[in-house]
Amino acid sequence: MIPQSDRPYIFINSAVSADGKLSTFERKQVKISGKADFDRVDELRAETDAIMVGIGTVLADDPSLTVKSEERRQARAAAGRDENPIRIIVDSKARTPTDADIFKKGKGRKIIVVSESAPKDKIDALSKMPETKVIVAGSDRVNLEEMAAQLKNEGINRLMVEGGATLNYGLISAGLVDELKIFVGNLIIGGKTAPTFADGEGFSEDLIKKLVLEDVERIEDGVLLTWKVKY
Ligand SMILES: NC(=O)c1ccc[n+]([C@@H]2O[C@H](COP(=O)([O-])OP(=O)(O)OC[C@H]3O[C@@H](n4cnc5c(N)ncnc54)[C@H](O)[C@@H]3O)[C@@H](O)[C@H]2O)c1
Ligand SMILES: Nc1nc(=O)c(N)c(NC[C@H](O)[C@H](O)[C@H](O)COP(=O)(O)O)[nH]1
Repeated sequence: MIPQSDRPYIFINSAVSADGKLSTFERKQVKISGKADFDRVDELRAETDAIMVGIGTVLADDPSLTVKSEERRQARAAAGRDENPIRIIVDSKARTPTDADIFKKGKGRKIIVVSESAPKDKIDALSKMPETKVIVAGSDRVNLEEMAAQLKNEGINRLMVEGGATLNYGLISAGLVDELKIFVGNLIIGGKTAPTFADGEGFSEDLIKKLVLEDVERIEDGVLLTWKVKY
């Protein structure tokens, strides 16, 4: 496990239903956050150096990952920063579509993290996209520790991860996550195959991650839980 000083500070912000799901069993996006929580997320985006999602989220939601508030974008520009944080996709096989919204909406740098197994033509196509850099970390799947060290070298000190289920699990199991901000919304999605906050193999009893509760905040009909990960 790399020391925290050699990687960005990493926090995950996700919205889950009351039964812990990120989306439906059909992986259809669900509006779990209300106006107030989406505004909180926008503030977090405006404050961070970079935002990261997995390729599964790009293929399912096609998010732009941009800062929505013009005022917040202007404040970033006034501070000499790009109007949007660096947008990062964890994408072993370079499957990010070149017509994805992250390329069409908003200015600012993008980083696509691939593994050595990614086809060269797809890497070349993504490298040609505006303000886009492809970095390689790992042989088959992305090596998340190696990626974290490279992102620190890119000058990223604060990284916000927005999911999804598999990437959340991968980062937590690699011991790379410092903080969790989970908004629990007032709905039940159900479904044993619906994505949860942390999918993947799962932790055996002795490896279950322990958390320290930092804050509980009611937001409309939901609750924002903030935890620090205990190491
Ligand atoms: N409610 C929310 O806050 C929220 C946020 C984001 C996504 N989602 C939902 O989550 C679902 C997507 O989650 P998902 O699990 O399918 O995809 P994901 O976004 O977690 O992407 C996972 C993919 O990233 C790639 N990857 C490469 N190396 C990896 C590694 N070492 N560890 C983990 N992943 C690695 C793999 O291709 C893997 O399948 C969608 O339904 C989306 O709507 C919800
Ligand atoms: N915080 C949050 N609350 C939700 O209810 C929800 N469904 C998501 N889902 C995460 C998704 O990946 C993107 O954050 C949204 O789809 C926003 O998309 P934009 O980036 O604004 O285009 N995130």
